[in-house]
Amino acid sequence: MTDTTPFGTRLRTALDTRGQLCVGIDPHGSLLTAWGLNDDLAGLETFSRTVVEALADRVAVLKPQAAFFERFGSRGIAVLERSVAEAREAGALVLMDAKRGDIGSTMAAYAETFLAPDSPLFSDALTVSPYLGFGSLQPAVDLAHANGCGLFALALTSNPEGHEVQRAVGADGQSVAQAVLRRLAAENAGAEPLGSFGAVVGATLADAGVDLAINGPLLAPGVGAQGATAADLPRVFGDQVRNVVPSVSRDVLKHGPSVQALRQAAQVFVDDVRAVTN
Ligand SMILES: O=c1ccn([C@@H]2O[C@H](COP(=O)(O)O)[C@@H](O)[C@H]2O)c(=O)[nH]1
Repeated sequence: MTDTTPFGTRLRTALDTRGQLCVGIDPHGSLLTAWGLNDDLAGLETFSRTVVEALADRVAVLKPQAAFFERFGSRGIAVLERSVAEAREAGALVLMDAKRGDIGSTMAAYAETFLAPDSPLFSDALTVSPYLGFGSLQPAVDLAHANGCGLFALALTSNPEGHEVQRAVGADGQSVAQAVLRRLAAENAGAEPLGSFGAVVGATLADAGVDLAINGPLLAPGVGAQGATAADLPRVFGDQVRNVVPSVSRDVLKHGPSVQALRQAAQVFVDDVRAVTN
């Protein structure tokens, strides 16, 4: 039976009880090798299972990066399906990082893939790209509402190249990113304690320069390997820092394959974030 409690409500509880952290499951070939595994399907399976075993019962959010599973074709996707199911079963919220976005009728198929409870890839939330127009995401918004799921729309991404599109200013004087954030805020209006429609805002930004008060979660990739630290979060997110979900992949995963070392590394980030948010 699927829990249709809104994603934002479930996420608020997870962040408050487990700490503000999302760990990415990014099985880079180089990490598999560093773990003493082969860069093949068996290596992928062992890597993913170990991360889930180490972290799913203690970290608020696990974020599998779909690309690293898709590179092994259908058998890699089968590993992804098992990882998602096992992580959810162990108590983590699963945010599928697939960054989907297309015209509405195709978007409906993507939404069914990740947000329909009878799908083998059913996840608690999905990253989406609003760059075909925020309205093109409507089928995903509708299915998320219906099934208690969440969406994270790319607003200000952590990579330096994102700015040329996302900071562009339209005829109404607002940046593209600000327009995305306004649409998310409208979707979250009245939701308590937290809306289910989040934004991706990189922790690597010098400053956000937009209104981040969307009454929803702010996924902050870029902590760790991309150079940001917990200490950057108050500067970038200001009074919204309590709604931030800092996301770390390589800087935690490099501590494997030891389950204990993975747990310890994640706990260090949780503690560092707590120190700057309290
Ligand atoms: O703006 C964005 C959006 C998504 N990502 C994804 O997050 C992880 C980051 O991995 P690290 O190893 O912690 O750098 C990765 O899956 C990206 O695709 C992002 O980095 N920036």
